[in-house]
Amino acid sequence: MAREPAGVRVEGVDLSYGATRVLRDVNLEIRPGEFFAFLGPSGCGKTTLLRLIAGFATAQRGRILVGGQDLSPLPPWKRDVGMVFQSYALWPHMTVRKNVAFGLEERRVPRAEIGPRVEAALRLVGLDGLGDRRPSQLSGGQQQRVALARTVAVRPKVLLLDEPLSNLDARLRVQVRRELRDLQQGLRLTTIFVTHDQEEANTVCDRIAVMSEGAVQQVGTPMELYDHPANLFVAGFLGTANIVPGIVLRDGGAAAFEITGGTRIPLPAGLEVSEGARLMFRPQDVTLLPAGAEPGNRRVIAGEITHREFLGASIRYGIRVAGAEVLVDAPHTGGEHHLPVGGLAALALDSSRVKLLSA
Ligand SMILES: Nc1ncnc2c1ncn2[C@@H]1O[C@H](COP(=O)(O)OP(=O)(O)OP(=O)(O)O)[C@@H](O)[C@H]1O
Repeated sequence: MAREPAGVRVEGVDLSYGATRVLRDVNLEIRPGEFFAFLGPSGCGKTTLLRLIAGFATAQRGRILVGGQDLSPLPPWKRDVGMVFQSYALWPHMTVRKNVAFGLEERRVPRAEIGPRVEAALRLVGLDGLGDRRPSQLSGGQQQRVALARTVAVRPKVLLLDEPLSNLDARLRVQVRRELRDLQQGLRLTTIFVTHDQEEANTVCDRIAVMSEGAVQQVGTPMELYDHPANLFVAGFLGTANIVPGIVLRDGGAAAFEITGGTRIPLPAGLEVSEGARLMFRPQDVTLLPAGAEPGNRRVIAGEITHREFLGASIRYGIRVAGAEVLVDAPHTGGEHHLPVGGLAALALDSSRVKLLSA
């Protein structure tokens, strides 16, 4: 139903509202047919960037290109960019069929073409048979699909989705995000998905731009971002990150990280180490030893177990280390085997799994 997929290029975009800088020198390259996410906390500017691509906001500097064409001179309705709003924005007094037809009528698509295109769009999102209902007679997930059908029916080159799953309950969200991914793959439609939910971005998107305070922090596949975060913000936003305070020590060519209170972790040679760097590791990246156990050649930090949560496949311990609390996951192997809260434990750190990151 879509045309040849087009790439999207964001070039040097700065956008302010009055004295508030909302986007700071944003540069992105979204590939044709890619499912791409803007991920970041509330207020980081991701919706503004989406609205800019759609033509509902204006930048002070920079430009947006779709398929190599500069969109700046074009109003929203001439952009070949379809946006699905968080609220769905369906007309309550119109049937599903009318809602989907509306955008085609507005674009003066010939009458004879509208009917078949509406039916095809409804079929595509699995709503054939429900065309005569009104939005109030549909579930949240079905309403979302109407909003999608309405956008897809106009055959945009780029599909923009603003937190499309946020109005759905948790169970439906998981089902609909899978459907969304399948639909996007079937259409090969370049799609940009705005979300503050890392799990959502990880499960549906090919690549993610992590944003904070109007700036892109890092772009990569979900696994790249998780395994090789560029800084502490990205590490903490994708997955659980333990950040341990301490200082970087240099002894000739060798560098080490000294955790507040004592233990030194040698750092690989040649690693670029900035002064304010912190040690980061994931809950599953360390081994938990009972106090007094033999650590082998690993570095050990001791701490007090402050809490314990059973997660099914693993047990998550909260452990107080150098004044900070770190989370450690130990595999659950069956039975009532766990360490007592209030007791001491030792974290065995493998220096190849820990990372040194800057703010
Ligand atoms: N029209 C506007 N006038 C003034 N400030 C605005 C306007 N629109 C957005 N902002 C501000 O710009 C910043 C970014 O807003 P934006 O909606 O893009 O963030 P977001 O990352 O999408 O957040 P959320 O997840 O909460 O929607 C916020 O500080 C917001 O208050």
